[in-house]
Order: sequence, then structure tokens, then C-alpha cells
Amino acid sequence: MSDNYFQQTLSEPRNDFDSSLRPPDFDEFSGQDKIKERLMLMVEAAKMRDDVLHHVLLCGPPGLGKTTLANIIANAVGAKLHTSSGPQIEKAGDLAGLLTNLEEGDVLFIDEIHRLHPSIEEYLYPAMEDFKIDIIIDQGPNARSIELQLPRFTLVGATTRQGMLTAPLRSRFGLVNRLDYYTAEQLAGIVTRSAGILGVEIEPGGALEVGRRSRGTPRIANSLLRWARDFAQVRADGTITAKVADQALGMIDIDADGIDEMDKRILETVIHKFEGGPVGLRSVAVAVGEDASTLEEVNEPYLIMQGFLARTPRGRVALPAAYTKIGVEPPRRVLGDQPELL
Ligand SMILES: Nc1ncnc2c1ncn2[C@@H]1O[C@H](COP(=O)(O)OP(=O)(O)OP(=O)(O)O)[C@@H](O)[C@H]1O
Repeated sequence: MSDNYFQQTLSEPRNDFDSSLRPPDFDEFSGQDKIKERLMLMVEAAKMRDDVLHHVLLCGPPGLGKTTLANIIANAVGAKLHTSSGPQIEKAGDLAGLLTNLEEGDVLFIDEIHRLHPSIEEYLYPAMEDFKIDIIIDQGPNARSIELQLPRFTLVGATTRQGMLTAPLRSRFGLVNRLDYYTAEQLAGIVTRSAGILGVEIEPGGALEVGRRSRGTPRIANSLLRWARDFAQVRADGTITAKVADQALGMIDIDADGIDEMDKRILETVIHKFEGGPVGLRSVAVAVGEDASTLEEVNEPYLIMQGFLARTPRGRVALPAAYTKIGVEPPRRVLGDQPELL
């Protein structure tokens, strides 16, 4: 088992397990109420006008349901969904290929859209605005650009890094939505639904225990459910009770706050190696042997949200809860200081 369980879960390619649990429509998609309401309204308005949907941007940490929402949007308007991602679109020709394959009303989902190369991004602007694209044909002195008219389509972009999106691209989306982490209760609801689909017996207490330790993320909740199911089968009578869930998750070193071994190592590093900070994220990443972007996307947001770490203009600092978590007394300066937050 990896010591960065969450990073491993979130970076796994999507598989049949994920698809079987993916809610097909807005009714079965729990949480994110504001976003759901806005999207449902947009869908209704487009249907009333017999028009295509505006382009939609979905932002937020991995595993919160961006891909799921893109599927739901396409289902809601009865359109075909085409899927790609920033890193997959390497050349302008790749983008032209995707766009010219679309039919009227189709939804094009581009995951990790912040990773599109700037030169490719520029091709996307006229496609989004006027549904046309300029392509260069021939080479050398014969090279010339021709304009192709595209069918009207909807672009759904997803990004884990809203800050890395260029202003021109961001401004071309009709609606920008930021997904939030889910509450333990919402996740318990998602776990109960998934257990029903998988035919797993789970008690409300068991679902809540899994929900509490899933760090606000449905993708993690489903993955922990899968582990708890195996555990319940082998070490209990197959039913996931609160106690069974607690033992199952304890066995993979996920504690009652949803903190795993890598999170603990990060806190220990900031506290012991860097005297509680401030320290730059890159230095922490080198010290714990993990990629800085993984720390920034997966570990840090949760540690900040739970009050273990704070971001200050001079770097990350450990808060009193971090000292308690790793079992050391917080120094007086930490208890007294209120770091200047970013
Ligand atoms: N609101 C929800 N209700 C029920 N299940 C959900 C919800 N959101 C996500 N899920 C489940 O969580 C899993 C992960 O969701 P999804 O792949 O859509 O996340 P994502 O935000 O697109 O992730 P990434 O950022 O890694 O692309 C899906 O298999 C889906 O079953």
C-alpha cells in the first residue's frame, strides 16, 4: 500500500468501478447544490430556446466530480460527450481533429485544461466564440490558412488549478463553477448509494465513518468503501459497521481525521526539519520525497482546510493542531502567533 494513499487513489486512471458508481443525472448527484442549480437552469434555458449550452468551466481539487458533471450535462441535453485533456492535445492539429469531429450541440470535455499549450489555446478562442477555426494547410512558401466553420458545441473545461488558467481563456466561459469539498454527511450519502449499487451491506454508522475519513472527496469515499468491503468480507460477517470501517481504515493507516502517512510526514517535516516553518513548498516536497505539485493539489489543501497548516507570504507554517497530531507540545511562539495569512 502506498504511503500516499490519497495521491495514488486520485491519480489512478478511471476504470469500470468508477463508471459503475457515476451518477447519471442531477438527481443522483449529491452536494454542490449551487452549482447544480445553476447548471440545471442553464440546461432548461437552452432547451427552451432550442439553443446550445454556454461553455462551462469546472474548477476544484481532484475527485470532486468534474468529470461526472460533464457527463451529466451531456446527458441532460441529450448530447454526445467527447473527452480529451490538456496534455493529450499536443499539436494544433489534435485540437482541429477533435473540433471537426463534433456535431451540432455536442459537448467537448477537456480535463486539465490549464495544461493546454498557449499556442493551442489561441486556436480555441475563435472556436469557442464564433464556432470557427483557422487551420494552416501545406508547408513552406505554399502554407496558407483557411477558415473552417464548426458546428455549434459546448465546451466543458475542468481544472484543478484555476490560477493557472489564462485570463483570455477563462473569460470565454459563460459560467465558472468552483466545486467545494463535501461534508462527511454528504459523503456518507454517496457511500450508501455506492454500497447499494455494489450490493454491499453497510450500516449508517459505517457509512459515516467512511465519509468522515474521505477528506471531502467522493472519489476517495468510493475507494475506501471498496477497501472496507474487502475487509468486512474477510475479517467480519460482510457488513460494514462503524467498528468494521474503523478497523479497515486503521489497517491502511488513515486516521480518524482522514490523515494518511504522507500527510503526517509532511507535518513532521515542517515541524522537525524546518522548526515549524515558514518553509517553501518545494523544500518540503524534496524532504518528503514527493512531487511539489502533488503536495499542492492533494495534500496541502486538506491540511490547510483542517487547520494543520497555514500559508503565509513567507511559506507554510505548522499550526498548533499539527503539533498535537504528531504528538509534540506546540512551542509557545506557535500558540501565541497568529500567522499573517495569504
Ligand atoms: N456528487 C457526487 N455524487 C455521487 N458520486 C459522486 C459525486 N461526485 C463524484 N462522485 C463519484 O466520484 C468519482 C470521481 O468523480 P470524478 O471522476 O467525476 O471526479 P473529478 O473531479 O472529475 O476528478 P478529477 O479531478 O480527478 O478528474 C466518480 O466515480 C463518481 O462516482
